[in-house]
Amino acid sequence: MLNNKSIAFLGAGNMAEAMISGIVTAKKVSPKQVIVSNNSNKTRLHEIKAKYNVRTLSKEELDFHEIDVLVLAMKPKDIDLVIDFIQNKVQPHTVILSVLAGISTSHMEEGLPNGQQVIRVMPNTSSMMRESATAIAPGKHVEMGEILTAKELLECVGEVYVIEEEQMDIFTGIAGSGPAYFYYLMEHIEKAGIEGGLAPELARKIGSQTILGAAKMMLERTETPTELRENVTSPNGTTAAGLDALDKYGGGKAITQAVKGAEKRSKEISEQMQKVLV
Ligand SMILES: NC(=O)C1=CN([C@@H]2O[C@H](COP(=O)(O)OP(=O)(O)OC[C@H]3O[C@@H](n4cnc5c(N)ncnc54)[C@H](OP(=O)(O)O)[C@@H]3O)[C@@H](O)[C@H]2O)C=CC1
Ligand SMILES: O=C(O)[C@@H]1CCC=N1
Repeated sequence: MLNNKSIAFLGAGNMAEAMISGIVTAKKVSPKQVIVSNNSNKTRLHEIKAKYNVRTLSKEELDFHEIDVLVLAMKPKDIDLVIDFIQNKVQPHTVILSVLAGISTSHMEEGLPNGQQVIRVMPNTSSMMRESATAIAPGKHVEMGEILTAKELLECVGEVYVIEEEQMDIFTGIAGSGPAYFYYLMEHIEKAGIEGGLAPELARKIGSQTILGAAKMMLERTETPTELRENVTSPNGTTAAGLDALDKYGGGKAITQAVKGAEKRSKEISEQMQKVLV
């Protein structure tokens, strides 16, 4: 389905690069089918072209007739400027994939030509390693064939889940923002490792392998996370001491609040955009 489709990015920042890297590495599309464009940073476009051998163009040079999938990858605050820019150029056959946190399909549909196919997507930066957990929520005009195309494209960067749009905020709290929680966790594990006498690189490797192993156990074994945790925890042993400290310092609560805080912010962004409209 991706054969000969042309995929254009508006936005060439961190998220776009992670997706471009995953897509090119998956080899389901040739780099020449990928066009990358941004607002004004030419140096960044040169860098992306040199790394991935994709086509790069200024946004004014884009030929919208040749774009099958248009990935919007700018900050949420810039969406209305971008809608103004594309509304008289975007073609009926083009499917818009928006990775913008908090921007609803209805907000985009209202500013675009009637019937435009818009899909809201939430990947994460692990797209770079083709290990994203990505959600897609199709807008009201999207045809089944286009959902399958979007799914095939996003499977190049990891696992894909089709969800209801109202679940996008919590998905963002868990998976879109999620890598940052694990990096934050790692920053603290590394600090403790260094304080315990390990070299920083070794502490990071040990911590990362431990996170990877636990993730694989949860993905591939049938036990619940609670059972897996209990299997590590000997009565009065080292893990029990570690978990007691996590409880004492509010570890569990902090993790729940991190997910909820990100979810809340995603909702706030949507509400702010609604206010701009009325
Ligand atoms: N970073 C992440 O982990 C994730 C991000 N997202 C979403 O991805 C989007 C991008 O985030 P991120 O990559 O981190 O942001 P960055 O700041 O790294 O990149 C933003 C990009 O948007 C471009 N841009 C700004 N205005 C326009 C415009 N008018 N037309 C075309 N391009 C424009 C910028 O170009 P220039 O440099 O020329 O100004 C830049 O390339 C956000 O909406 C975010 O919610 C979703 C999931 C995860
Ligand atoms: O922090 C943000 O708003 C974006 C969306 C999800 C991850 N990064």
